[in-house]
Amino acid sequence: MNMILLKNVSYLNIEKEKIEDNYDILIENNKISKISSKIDIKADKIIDCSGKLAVPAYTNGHTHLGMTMMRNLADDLDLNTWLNEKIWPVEDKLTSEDIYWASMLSIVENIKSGVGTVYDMYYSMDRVSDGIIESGIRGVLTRGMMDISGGGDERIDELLELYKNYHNSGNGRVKIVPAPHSIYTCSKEYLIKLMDIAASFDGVINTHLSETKKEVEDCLKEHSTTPAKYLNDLGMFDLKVVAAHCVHLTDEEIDLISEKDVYPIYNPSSNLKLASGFAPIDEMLKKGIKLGIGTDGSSSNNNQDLIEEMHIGSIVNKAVTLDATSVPAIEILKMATLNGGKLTGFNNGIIVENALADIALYDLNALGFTPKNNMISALCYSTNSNYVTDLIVDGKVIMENREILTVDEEKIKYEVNRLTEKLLKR
Ligand SMILES: CSC[C@H]1O[C@@H](n2cnc3c(O)ncnc32)[C@H](O)[C@@H]1O
Ligand SMILES: [Zn+2]
Repeated sequence: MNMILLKNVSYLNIEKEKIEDNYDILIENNKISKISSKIDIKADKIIDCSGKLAVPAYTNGHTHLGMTMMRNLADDLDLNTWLNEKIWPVEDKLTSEDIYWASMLSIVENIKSGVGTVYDMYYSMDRVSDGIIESGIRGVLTRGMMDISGGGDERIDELLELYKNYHNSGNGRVKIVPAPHSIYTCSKEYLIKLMDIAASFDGVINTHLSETKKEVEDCLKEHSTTPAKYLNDLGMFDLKVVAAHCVHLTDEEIDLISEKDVYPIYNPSSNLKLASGFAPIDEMLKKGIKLGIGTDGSSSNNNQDLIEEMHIGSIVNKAVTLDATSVPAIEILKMATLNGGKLTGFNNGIIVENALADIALYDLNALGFTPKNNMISALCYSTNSNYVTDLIVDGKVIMENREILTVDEEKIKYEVNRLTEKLLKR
């Protein structure tokens, strides 16, 4: 049995919304087995956590890991121009090795911002699964599906193969979920097929929803209803749904979502940068909707820094609602931790006995934690990714003093630079 003992820990108790001081935390295999004021045991590794703050490793609730090669390649464009004129033509040329290395780079960025779980939608997900397994983090890997320009059936064959080969692989760290890309890239028949497949997997489905005004207007023209209602009418909301963006929801749709097992994912940077708009976060929280938070891909953000996302997501919301009390730090932290565990179905996002041992450590000596007035505020408003020193996922230390132990960061940067040059000449 592998045992890690964290000594003298201050940790974020997300359920009680407070910092607990002076505890020892014992990790046995991949779980937190004991939290107590003093644990004396011969562990394989003892980490002195005085001067550190432990938080549940974060969940990046929506990203496209494989998009890093298109970082800073197509900026200052709205979603439709960005996708149709810039991104999709480049994606047509991506090889699965490109996607592997681009994903590895994103994984490194995620690890460095304290993320232990990613919810990723892309393709070549067999190679992305390999990368997740090698890196030591967790991934809900969702194969993005479309049929409007053909190839829908081949993608289904690939999805079924992916599920057979990778679902619950990497000691249970990888889950495979179907992801109809959106209502504007999938026909009604295809959406229904994918819902049936999702029901035969774990009953979970992932999609982009109500991201732009155009999506809503086109849906009204084509289906005489709004996007969330359209999907609900098809029966999608009888599944567990993880829905990225949810920017342009009507009040009626917010009520509908609050009654269903739907997790909207807040992607503030991407929504701001692509001029998509601003999601009604305050209204959704008031209706008790469980939200996640995500970076989206590195071509629309343009990074994978979830801590920056938490900061922006909170403060911008206050300006948009003209209400400084809206979306306080603790709510943003819940999106990245507690709700992350709920929306992925991993028993993580919380530091309690029996939860999975997924923990990030921050350096409390860093400037942003000084003075120590309110550590919950500090996590959202005054700290950044550079303050995350260590990351434990599944009971294994995968980053120590900011050095990633599982994969070779320099080699990954080298490969991404080399392959991007080749890609742009193709
Ligand atoms: C078929 S895999 C996923 C697909 O989604 C594209 N994508 C990236 N960001 C967004 C976004 O904000 N809205 C819609 N689609 C997006 C990505 O380029 C892939 O083609
Ligand atoms: Zn997306």
